[in-house]
Amino acid sequence: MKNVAIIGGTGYGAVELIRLLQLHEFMHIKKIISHSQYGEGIANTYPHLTEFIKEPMEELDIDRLKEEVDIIFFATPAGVAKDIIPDFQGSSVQCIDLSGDLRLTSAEQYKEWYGKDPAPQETLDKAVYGLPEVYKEQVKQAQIISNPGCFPTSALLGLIPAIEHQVIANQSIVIDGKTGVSGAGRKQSAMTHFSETNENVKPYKIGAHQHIPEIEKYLSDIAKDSITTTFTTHLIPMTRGLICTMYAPLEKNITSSEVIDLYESYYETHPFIRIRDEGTFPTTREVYGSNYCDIGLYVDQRTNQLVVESAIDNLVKGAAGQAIQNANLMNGWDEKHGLNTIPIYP
Ligand SMILES: NC(=O)C1=CN([C@@H]2O[C@H](COP(=O)(O)OP(=O)(O)OC[C@H]3O[C@@H](n4cnc5c(N)ncnc54)[C@H](OP(=O)(O)O)[C@@H]3O)[C@@H](O)[C@H]2O)C=CC1
Ligand SMILES: CC(=O)N[C@@H](CCC(=O)OP(=O)(O)O)C(=O)O
Repeated sequence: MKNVAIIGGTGYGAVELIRLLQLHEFMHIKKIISHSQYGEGIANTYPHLTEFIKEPMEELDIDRLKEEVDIIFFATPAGVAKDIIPDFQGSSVQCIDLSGDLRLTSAEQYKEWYGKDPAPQETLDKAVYGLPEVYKEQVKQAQIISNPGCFPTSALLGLIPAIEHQVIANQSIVIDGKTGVSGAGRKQSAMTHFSETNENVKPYKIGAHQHIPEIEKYLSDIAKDSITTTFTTHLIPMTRGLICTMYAPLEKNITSSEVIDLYESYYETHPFIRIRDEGTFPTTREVYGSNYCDIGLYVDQRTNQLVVESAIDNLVKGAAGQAIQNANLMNGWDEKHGLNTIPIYP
């Protein structure tokens, strides 16, 4: 049994980690760290957790964490983990960062897109990008994991097989993303205020989204070529769920059925990717509460474009579920451990 700490205790990512870790046989939640409410029980903030977590949340104490836990999940805003993880570098404690702090290996790029000072370069170099369907062997060996962003998870899983097999061109790729409001976390803001979100679809961060360099970096690594994309995001009046509709010019003469076969074979050994049959496309409801990424594919012969639909639950495959999948692999457990659940439907 491994002892786990969660930092960022009262946020949505942490609460989703708690929900999923309850089902895990090999991980025990030893500590929940809260910078705003240490000393209090988490049920004061989340009464639905009454009976599950009885111990009070604690203040961050790096020395005690080193002594008492084996795995730390950082469910903190960008700018927090980058200053703490270097203290654990080289120790036996495994660190999994749900924020964007370690996803860009270029310190300059982090500064540009996140507007903060970056982590030390040696920490950026050591962190493994935790997208297990692509980097499984590296994840198994990692001490520090940089958990992918929610949009990059959906976009990369939807595009990488086509890029790797040169089915699509490396340029003029369009990624049209839509997300529920829990993607913005628990803090209140005008952006996610009920009366501004309800019965509304709101484009945001156009041309300025912090996931642009992340998506382009990992697509470019796969293509061994510099890829740029047009990425747009929209806030949708729902709590959970994220879907990217992607359009890319075809490089090959190929049918929908052949692309589906290619994706099925690419993800054959990856239990959380489900490829839809020809003519059917995923919806966010069909992955709700689960670690699945469901992908639908269509070759538009008229316009010579590949259309990809890639749906995830932003809090599960987009955050806490993927973090647990990474922890499973880092510890030699079955990657499905604690995550083997049917989506909640309806
Ligand atoms: N929500 C989502 O769908 C996704 C989120 N992420 C990323 O995961 C991380 C957590 O997200 P989420 O839980 O939604 O965000 P929330 O805003 O809901 O929670 C973050 C928590 O971090 C703690 N925190 C806030 N400021 C600081 C600070 N300055 N220092 C230390 N702790 C702080 C707070 O908890 P406390 O006061 O208890 O310490 C806060 O509740 C973020 O980096 C986010 O970008 C990634 C993918 C998807
Ligand atoms: C609705 C909403 O605001 N969603 C967030 C999702 C952020 C996320 O996934 O986390 P990182 O910042 O850690 O990448 C956004 O689009 O910025």
